[in-house]
Amino acid sequence: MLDTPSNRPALPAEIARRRTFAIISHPDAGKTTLTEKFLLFGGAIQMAGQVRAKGEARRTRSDFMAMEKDRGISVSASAMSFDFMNKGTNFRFNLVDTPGHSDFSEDTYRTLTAVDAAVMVIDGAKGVESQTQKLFEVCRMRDLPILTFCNKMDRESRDVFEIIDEIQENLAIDVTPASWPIGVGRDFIGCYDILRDRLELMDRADRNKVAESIAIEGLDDPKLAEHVPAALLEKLREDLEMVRELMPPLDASLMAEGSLTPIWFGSAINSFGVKELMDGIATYGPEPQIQSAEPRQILPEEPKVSGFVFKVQANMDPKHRDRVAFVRLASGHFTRGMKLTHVRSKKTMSVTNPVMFLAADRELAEEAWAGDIIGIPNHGQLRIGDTLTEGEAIRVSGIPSFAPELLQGVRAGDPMKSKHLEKALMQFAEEGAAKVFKPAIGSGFVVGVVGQLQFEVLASRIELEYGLPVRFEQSQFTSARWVNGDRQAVDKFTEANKQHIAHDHDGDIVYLTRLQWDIDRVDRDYPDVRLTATKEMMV
Ligand SMILES: Nc1nc2c(ncn2[C@@H]2O[C@H](COP(=O)(O)OP(=O)(O)OP(=O)(O)O)[C@@H](O)[C@H]2O)c(=O)[nH]1
Repeated sequence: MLDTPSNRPALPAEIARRRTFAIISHPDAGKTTLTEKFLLFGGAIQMAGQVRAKGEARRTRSDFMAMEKDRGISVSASAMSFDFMNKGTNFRFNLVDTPGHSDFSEDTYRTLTAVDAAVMVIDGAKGVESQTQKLFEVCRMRDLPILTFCNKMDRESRDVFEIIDEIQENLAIDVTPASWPIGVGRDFIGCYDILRDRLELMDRADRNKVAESIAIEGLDDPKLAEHVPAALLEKLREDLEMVRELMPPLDASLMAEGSLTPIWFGSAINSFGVKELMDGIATYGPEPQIQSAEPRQILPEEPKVSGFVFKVQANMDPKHRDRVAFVRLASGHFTRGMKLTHVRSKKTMSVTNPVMFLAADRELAEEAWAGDIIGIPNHGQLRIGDTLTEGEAIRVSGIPSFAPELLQGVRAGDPMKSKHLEKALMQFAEEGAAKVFKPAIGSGFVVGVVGQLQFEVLASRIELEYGLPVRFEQSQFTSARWVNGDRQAVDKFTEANKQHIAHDHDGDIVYLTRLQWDIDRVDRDYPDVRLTATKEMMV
């Protein structure tokens, strides 16, 4: 946890109204549908259905490629901003997309460094699934506050107490119900809003309609019986009695530290429960948080602008090899045309054409505040982990690069084109799509990824974006470690182990391993050399 100065004043209103979050879920739980409804209630799109193309495209690998081809769609979905009114305040929501497939977990980790909270969507019939668990663990590493949405309650679902138990046990987080479902499957009629004592009734006839919401004065209010059939009402009263006895109330500070998650029940496709969840994000958010950095942390309310790159997307337009660096603003009020210092190179850059992503459109960002995400088109100067400031040499920390779990050699189909291949590979390495190592001995490259699917996506992108057919082939190596230590020790080590040594795209020294035994041997024989599985992406 970061030390928060005790006498911190309230955030300026423009910053306090921002909520920057991601949605995590197992494929098919309803992330796309929920996103669509967020945009609908946020007034960003006229009709639901516009983000659909992306959701459907995710289903199969070949469709995934098609989506990757259509860079426009996937890019505009990388970060979406929209407004949401809650109790007289106009909130600005920044929703950052996380890749759905587990093969992209490193990308996901970095994305999660750019948000202040995560919404976890689970399928009411399935509970906590494998990918939910993985993504949750990434959130846990960063103590991110989590808001849970249990979706598809319009269908047969599991017992609610059982779902809550499963979250508590599998994810080791306390759960507090923010709403409680009434009826199951076809008999599901809506929810009791525990936080605000209201009855929310689902309209099955109109999927885009906001639920009817009725104020209730406690569980003995006769109004309940007018809307809820007797058997369901009796069960609701029993359930809520148990909830009161067994479950903790919503404590905002426990939620903020990531040890308690409120859960809403709903049906994204029926627009049900979504507005309540959005109210929850507005109310319990949290606001843009302090950013850890070296040599000092950054407070969002600082007047000077700072931000960091958490994602780079290359070749958005294959005709112009432009890249967009996605920057999370950590502090200040940014205006278009501002000159910012690129801390790594110490150079100044004028940010004249920053973009923001409002639903499906990409727009010039005239201004942005701490918490916002802007896209900065550039020619490769901006890399993941870079910090931009108004001059101060401060660097955001905590954006790691993970050791790849799968390695393969790669060759251009046409040996004459190996220079082109190098260029393409370096670009993907900078984008963070793969690790690229150039072995000290021999020609060719070793490419490292976290999941097999990434090789396929890479091969297809190299062909598509560079017109270069490539072959991935088995490598004798299985993993890689970064080499640290004092200069002399490292030199001695690399000299004696040349056949294992390579350089990554930043020129840092890497030790390629075949077996755990290799690593143990280095630990034993070279006590002055340290091998690490992660590298902080800052210079
Ligand atoms: N019955 C029911 N179906 C839903 C609900 N929400 C989403 N679905 C359906 O569940 C399927 C998956 O929904 P998506 O929103 O595409 O799920 P996703 O999590 O984005 O899936 P990926 O794109 O694979 O990550 C779709 O067929 C939706 O129509 C719901 O509340 N009730």
